Amino acid sequence: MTASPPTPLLEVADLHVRIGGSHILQGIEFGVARDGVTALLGRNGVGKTTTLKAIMGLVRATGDISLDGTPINGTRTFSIVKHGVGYVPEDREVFGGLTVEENLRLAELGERGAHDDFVFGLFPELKKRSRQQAGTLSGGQQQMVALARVLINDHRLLLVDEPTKGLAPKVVGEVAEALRRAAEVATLVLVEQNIQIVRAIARDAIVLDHGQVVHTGSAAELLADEALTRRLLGVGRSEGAVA
Ligand SMILES: Nc1ncnc2c1ncn2[C@@H]1O[C@H](COP(=O)(O)OP(=O)(O)OP(=O)(O)O)[C@@H](O)[C@H]1O
Repeated sequence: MTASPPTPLLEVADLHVRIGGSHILQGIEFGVARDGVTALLGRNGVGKTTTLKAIMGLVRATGDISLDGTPINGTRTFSIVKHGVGYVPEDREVFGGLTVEENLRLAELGERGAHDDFVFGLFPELKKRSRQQAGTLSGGQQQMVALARVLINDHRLLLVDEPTKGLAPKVVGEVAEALRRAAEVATLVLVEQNIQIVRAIARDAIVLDHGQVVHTGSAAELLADEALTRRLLGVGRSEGAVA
């Protein structure tokens, strides 16, 4: 007897989002396998951020979203977080007036300090700066706080939106390494314009265009196909960022 394929951790079907008069997501459908990194790709404005927000219950959506077989669409955001979904938004949204430590403690859902070793092991810089106001950190350090705030919990699924956008090359490498290690303890859905990072850490790729899924499959196979990569993402495989 052959074993049936494992149920995806996250399943999205017939997902629609309308904002004002715009039909932004037009029947999105995909599954995310457990563990590792699934990259959510596409040119600017195709609906990647809206897809993550719909999963988090931050925009009104119709369709089916299930986590480990449990429907979550229509559920409030805090319940989705309690179901084990962590979200790192594109603009980071750290509390600038609070210290690094306070940002982490506010986000912590379980036992205080239980994940400190893991988080500070990933980001030793944050340990050194735990008493510094987060608003005075560099962009890269604020991105580390934003990632640390989800990694301080036992999330099953992490949705991370453009974590390396606007960061200096050295910090991009550090963030990429943190994402790779985070993917050892949780499943990651990563929106990322930097193709080199996708190539380095993503197993699967989902590509959107005009609010629809236009490609799913192995990230390595997609990026090895110069013509397909250029057609779907607008960049060559050796170039850096999606157009
Ligand atoms: N609140 C909103 N009101 C009106 N239009 C919106 C709103 N949010 C998103 N959109 C539009 O929906 C489309 C998809 O936006 P979204 O941010 O999801 O794209 P994206 O793929 O994440 O783009 P980017 O790579 O530029 O971040 C865009 O045309 C955007 O202008």
